[in-house]
Order: sequence, then C-alpha cells, then structure tokens
Amino acid sequence: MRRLVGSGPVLLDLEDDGIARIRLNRPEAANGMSVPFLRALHEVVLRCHGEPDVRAVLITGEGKHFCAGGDVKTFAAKGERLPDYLREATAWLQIATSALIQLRAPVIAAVHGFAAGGGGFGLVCAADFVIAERSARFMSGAVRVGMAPDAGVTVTLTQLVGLRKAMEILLANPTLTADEAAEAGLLTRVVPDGQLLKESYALARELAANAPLAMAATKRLVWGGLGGGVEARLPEEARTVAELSGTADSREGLAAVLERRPAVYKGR
Ligand SMILES: CCCCCCCCCCCCC/C=C/C(=O)SCCNC(=O)CCNC(=O)[C@H](O)C(C)(C)COP(=O)(O)OP(=O)(O)OC[C@H]1O[C@@H](n2cnc3c(N)ncnc32)[C@H](O)[C@@H]1OP(=O)(O)O
Repeated sequence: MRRLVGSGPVLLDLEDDGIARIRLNRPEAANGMSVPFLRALHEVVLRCHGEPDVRAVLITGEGKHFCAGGDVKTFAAKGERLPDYLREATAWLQIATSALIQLRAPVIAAVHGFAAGGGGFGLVCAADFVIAERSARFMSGAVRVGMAPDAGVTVTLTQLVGLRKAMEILLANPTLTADEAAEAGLLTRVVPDGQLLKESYALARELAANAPLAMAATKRLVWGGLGGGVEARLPEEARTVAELSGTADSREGLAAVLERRPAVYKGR
C-alpha cells in the first residue's frame, strides 16, 4: 500500500490491484465537510485522475460515521457571513463533484453509520456503487438546516429512486435505514455489520480486473445521459444553497441541529 496524500481531512492510499482508497478523515466532526475538507477532497480526487494504475476507487469514512454532511459547527459560527462562506464551499463542492463523476475508474462508497447532508448523501448519490452496513442510516439533511440539496443530488437522486420518492427523501427528510435506502434504489447492496470492508474490497477487486477503457467509456456515457446532466445542475444548486444560507430559517436550522432540538421556521 502506498500513501499518496497523507495528511489532513482526506487521505488517499493506493492499495494492491489498483484500488485507491479515499478516507474521509475528520472523525471528531463525523467527517463534516468544511472548505479545507472540500479542498482536500478535490485534491485527492485529482490525484486519482493522475494515477494511471487506479482501477477502482473506494470511499470510506473514519470513525463512527461515513459523513454527516456540511460542517454544521463551522456554518453556525459564520453567522451573517455564512452565504459568502458557502459560496466558497459550494465552488469547491462543484469541482469535487465533477471530478468524482469524471473519474475513469468506478467509485464505490462504503457506508457505515450515517451518510447525511451534502457531504454524506451527496457522495452516495455521486458514487457508481454504494455498499452499506445493515446499521447504516441515510438522511438528505438540507431542508433541516434551511438549505437545498447540492452535489447534483436533485438530478442523481431522482434518477436513482424516481421523482415521488426523491421528493419524499428531500422534503420530508426521513432517516432511511439501509434496507429502506436499498429498497428505494439508492444502494447497490446491504451487507451484515462488520463485513463492509471485506465486501467493498471484493467488489473493488472484481471491477479493477475489468477493461479500464471500457469501464471509463461506459461511465462517461451513463453519467452524460442523465437528464440535462449532473454537472449542468451544479451551479444552480450552489447558488440556491448560498442564497438560502443567509436566511433566518437556515441559522435556526443549524442552531437546532447543534442544540439537538426541533427547529421553529418562520419563512424568512
Ligand atoms: C460529491 C462529492 C462532494 C460532495 C461534497 C458536499 C459538501 C458539502 C459542503 C457544502 C454544503 C452546503 C449545504 C449544506 C448541506 C449540509 O450537509 S448541512 C448538514 C446536514 N447534516 C446534518 O444535519 C447531520 C448533523 N449531524 C447529526 O444529525 C448527527 O451527528 C448524526 C449524523 C445523526 C449522528 O448522530 P450521533 O451518532 O449521535 O453522533 P453525534 O454525537 O451527533 O456526532 C458526533 C460528533 O460529530 C459532530 N458532528 C455531527 N455531524 C456534524 C456535522 N455535520 N458537522 C460538524 N460536526 C458534526 C457532533 O457535533 C459530535 O461532536 P461533539 O459534539 O464534539 O461530540
């Protein structure tokens, strides 16, 4: 195993058989994504683009959770400055999402704990395969903090689960069990707790043994055929997220998450 990017919130290891492992590495914040995190994620994905030996990419989360989305603590601390901060965050988010979708190698998200918000749910929707432990949980999370979905979720989720179910997931913001997420069409498969890495590496080795040019071309054709294209959607999602983040409801939603209480929204 070679550590390609070895410090900060996102690590990259090039392992045997051409498997690159992206490790989300902020366990103290449930791998919550801030601007430095997004910048590091983009750097790691670009490194994967540049490594000719990469045949499959595994994304895992260090600690208790896969990823709990945007960094709510940092967002709440920004107060009135949050829209400017999110304009920067969503700029990195857009290029990281595009870079991930454009990876030649197939991407497997290996989910344990929670996959929530722009980071967790966004990565799940942008991956080619999602394997989840039975105890994993999934939540869109955006409306809870007075914001809107990002990372192309408004296109990918609708393709994955259908319009009716996507509206339920995005507007009612349920916490889905792994079985519910699989039944909806969000996951490739559910595995028993404790089997996640074994099953994920087995799939990665299987995919890594395939013809890389054919895999890359097939990915490009499938992703390019989604509606108006995920990447065309990213700027509108980003603009909406930054705009909503300046509302009192967004500040109330963030405060409610941190204070572990129901939010009271006022429509402004
Ligand atoms: C596709 C490629 C790239 C995508 C990139 C997307 C990037 C996104 C950035 C830009 C986003 C803009 C719009 C924002 C969208 C959002 O995602 S807003 C956040 C939505 N997420 C949530 O609301 C989830 C918040 N967390 C929780 O509800 C719970 O933590 C949990 C996930 C249900 C887990 O609960 P539990 O097991 O009880 O663990 P906790 O004790 O709550 O958490 C452990 C510690 O982690 C801290 N933490 C949890 N979530 C976050 C977070 N999102 N940000 C920062 N920190 C978080 C939590 O505070 C705990 O810390 P301590 O209090 O210090 O113990």
